Amino acid sequence: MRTRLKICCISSLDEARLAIRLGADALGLVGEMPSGPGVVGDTVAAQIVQITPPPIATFMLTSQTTVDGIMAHQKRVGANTIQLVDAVPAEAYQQLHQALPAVKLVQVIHVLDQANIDEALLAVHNGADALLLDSGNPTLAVKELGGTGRVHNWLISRRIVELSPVPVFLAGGLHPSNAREAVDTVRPFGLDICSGVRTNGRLDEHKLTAFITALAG
Ligand SMILES: O=C(O)c1ccccc1NCC(=O)[C@H](O)[C@H](O)COP(=O)(O)O
Repeated sequence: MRTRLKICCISSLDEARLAIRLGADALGLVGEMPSGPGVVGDTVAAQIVQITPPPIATFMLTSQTTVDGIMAHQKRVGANTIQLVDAVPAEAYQQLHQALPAVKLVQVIHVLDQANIDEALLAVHNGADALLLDSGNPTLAVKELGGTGRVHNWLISRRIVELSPVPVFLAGGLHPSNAREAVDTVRPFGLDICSGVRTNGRLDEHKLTAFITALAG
C-alpha cells in the first residue's frame, strides 16, 4: 500500500499550491501554539482550505482542549479534519462527532515511553478516527506540541501501528534521508513532515521532491 503524505506547517497559498502539485495527500495548517515555528493565521488557513481540491485533506492543528474552543477554531478555518495536538477529555470525541459529523478527528500522541501505547489505544476507543505519532513533550512548562524536528523511539510507534485499528501517521524529525527507514521500521499509513522539507522556514521544492522520491524508492 502506498504510504500517504501529509505536508504540515503550510503557511501560504503558494506553499499549498506547491504541496498539491507535488502530490500531497493532506495539508497541515497549524493554529495558535504554545511553541513551535509552523503557525499560520486563521484567515490564511481558511483561504488555503478554500483552494484545496478533493481528495486532498485539510488538517487543522489545534491546541484547544475544550469542545467549545475546538469548535470555534474549526468554524474559523473550515478544515475537513481536526488534528488534536494535546490531550482532550474522553467525552470530547463523541461531542465533536455529533456537532461536526463530516469532520474527522486525528489524535496526536507524543511518543515518550511505553505508556503512550495505552494512551493511543484509549484515544481510538474514545473516538479518534486516526492517530499521529509525534515527538513533542506536553509535560514541559511551555508545552512542545509538535514541529520539534526530533525523531522519537520508532519501536514504540511500530507497536502502536501493530495494535491500532485506525490509520496511524508518523511524524517527528523526518527528512529525505530517513523517510525510507521510517516506513520500513514503523509501517505507518502515512508520514507527516514539517521542518525536514523546509529551508529558512520556507517549503523547499527540492527537499520535498527528494522526500517523495525517497518514499517511493
Ligand atoms: O510546527 C509547529 O510549530 C507546531 C507546533 C505545535 C504543534 C504542531 C506543529 N507542527 C505541525 C506538525 O504536526 C509537524 O508536522 C510535526 O510536529 C512534525 O514536525 P517536524 O519534526 O518538524 O517534521
